[in-house]
Amino acid sequence: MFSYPQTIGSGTGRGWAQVSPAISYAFGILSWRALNFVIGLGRRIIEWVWQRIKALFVITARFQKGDQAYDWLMLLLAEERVWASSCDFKVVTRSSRRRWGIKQSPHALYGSPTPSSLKAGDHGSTPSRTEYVPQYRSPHLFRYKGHWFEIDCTSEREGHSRGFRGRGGHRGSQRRSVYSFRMSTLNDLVESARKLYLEFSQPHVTIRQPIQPYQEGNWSHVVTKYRRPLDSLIIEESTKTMLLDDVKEFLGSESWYTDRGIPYRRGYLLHGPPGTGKTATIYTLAGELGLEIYALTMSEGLINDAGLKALIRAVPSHAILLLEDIDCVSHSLRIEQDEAMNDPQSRPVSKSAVTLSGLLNAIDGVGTEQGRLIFCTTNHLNHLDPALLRPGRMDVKVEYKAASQAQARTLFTSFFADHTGSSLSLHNNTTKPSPESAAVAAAEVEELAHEFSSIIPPHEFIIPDLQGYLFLHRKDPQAAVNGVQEWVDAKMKERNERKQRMIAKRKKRVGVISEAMKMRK
Ligand SMILES: Nc1ncnc2c1ncn2[C@@H]1O[C@H](COP(=O)(O)OP(=O)(O)OP(=O)(O)O)[C@@H](O)[C@H]1O
Repeated sequence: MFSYPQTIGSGTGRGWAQVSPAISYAFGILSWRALNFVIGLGRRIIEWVWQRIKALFVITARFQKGDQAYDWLMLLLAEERVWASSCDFKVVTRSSRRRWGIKQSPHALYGSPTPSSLKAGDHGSTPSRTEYVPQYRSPHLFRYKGHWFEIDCTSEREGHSRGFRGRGGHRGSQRRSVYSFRMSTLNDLVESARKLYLEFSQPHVTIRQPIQPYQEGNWSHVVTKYRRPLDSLIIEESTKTMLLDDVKEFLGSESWYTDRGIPYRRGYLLHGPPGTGKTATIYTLAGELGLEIYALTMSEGLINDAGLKALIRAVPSHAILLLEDIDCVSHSLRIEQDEAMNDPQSRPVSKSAVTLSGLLNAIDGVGTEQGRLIFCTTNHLNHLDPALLRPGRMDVKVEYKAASQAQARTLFTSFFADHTGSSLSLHNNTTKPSPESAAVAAAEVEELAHEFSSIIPPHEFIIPDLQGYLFLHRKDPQAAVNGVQEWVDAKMKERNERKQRMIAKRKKRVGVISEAMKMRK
């Protein structure tokens, strides 16, 4: 009797049913792995081909943060609104002149004052500006003058991984890949960026300061100030003209120096009491001549010889290297000597980590002979080592003093120049003064300026002191003249009292030290 192998069949069917999920699972894994392998291989092949294409056809230009070209490029990219579609921002309350092209609501740009800001003394007249600064974490493709470019950012410290890592003083080097067969495209981009930067920074003076680690010669901390008109600098006209002409002549005589084998650099030493306009002179000259300032303050004591050398080497030609408080360098040696001799009268002063030989080597070193203008300032000329003052290092020396009567007069006139039509003969008159009445008022200001300056004792007050006083009477020049004698007397009395207190303090200190020395003997 034929019986259909139901049981067998059903048994076999059950077996297959048990085995097939495992097989299909294994098959699934295998095919998934195979697919992954194929995708990975495909990706690698594409990458390999892309690298070959890049190596053959793409020109890569690197821009280093801290270098001028980096700033040119950044400005051009901001102007081209390359980051307009960025989704990653740093929100800052400082204001910069860069136009990132980010759409913001008007409220975001000038935030309305908050109750806490009002409490803190901000009465809402100058609300703080918030700015959305795009972060450059991902590569950007952009088109400029018909050519495609890619901008990518990498950190040199962190190897060659992607992403911008400019935190904590890390160097951020920008790599830009140019999709073009021609070098001329790259040149064109850099030249356009340079021109744009020059045009953009014309009304400003750029001051660069170094960031740590100084050994890397990184000047990426940038401060900009509006150019100061030459007239606003109140020093002797002859000094102003001499400095300006000297710098101009130097900048135009490179071949003269190279033909004679003389290092193409020029040193200027501006010395005098604090607040007499030394730094203001350098900023004014830089603005007038369109030069950037690379500023180092020697009294901060953070920079050592190696750092100074690297920083000075990184300053480009036709720029001003400003070394402020240069006496601190020589002074560190003096103090060490004083301490060694156990001199009780040596006063504590700011000490620089830079040694005199380190400074001299840095000034004379490689790179400084390429059109470098070195401006040094000091409050203590007598603390400077003669080696530093030698011609070739310091070629021009200018002494600054507290204001002369002529300076006080110029200050008064320029201070009230805008008020000639309103504060004197046309006081309380809201209509525009006629040229005749303005001329009369100007003559009156001149007369008052003469009277004012005759009361100011020569070389006793610095310009900021006088500015502070005039500011109190900024709407009334006559009142400024009326009160000046009383102000001078009060200030002189205060100064004398302070001097007496200091003398007494020093005497006491010397007494204590000599007593201690006697006891030791
Ligand atoms: N002769 C001047 N003409 C115009 N402004 C001046 C003059 N002297 C000082 N000032 C003003 O006083 C302030 C301090 O001046 P500045 O910093 O140039 O002094 P300094 O001599 O460099 O002082 P320090 O030795 O402390 O560095 C500045 O705001 C500057 O504008």
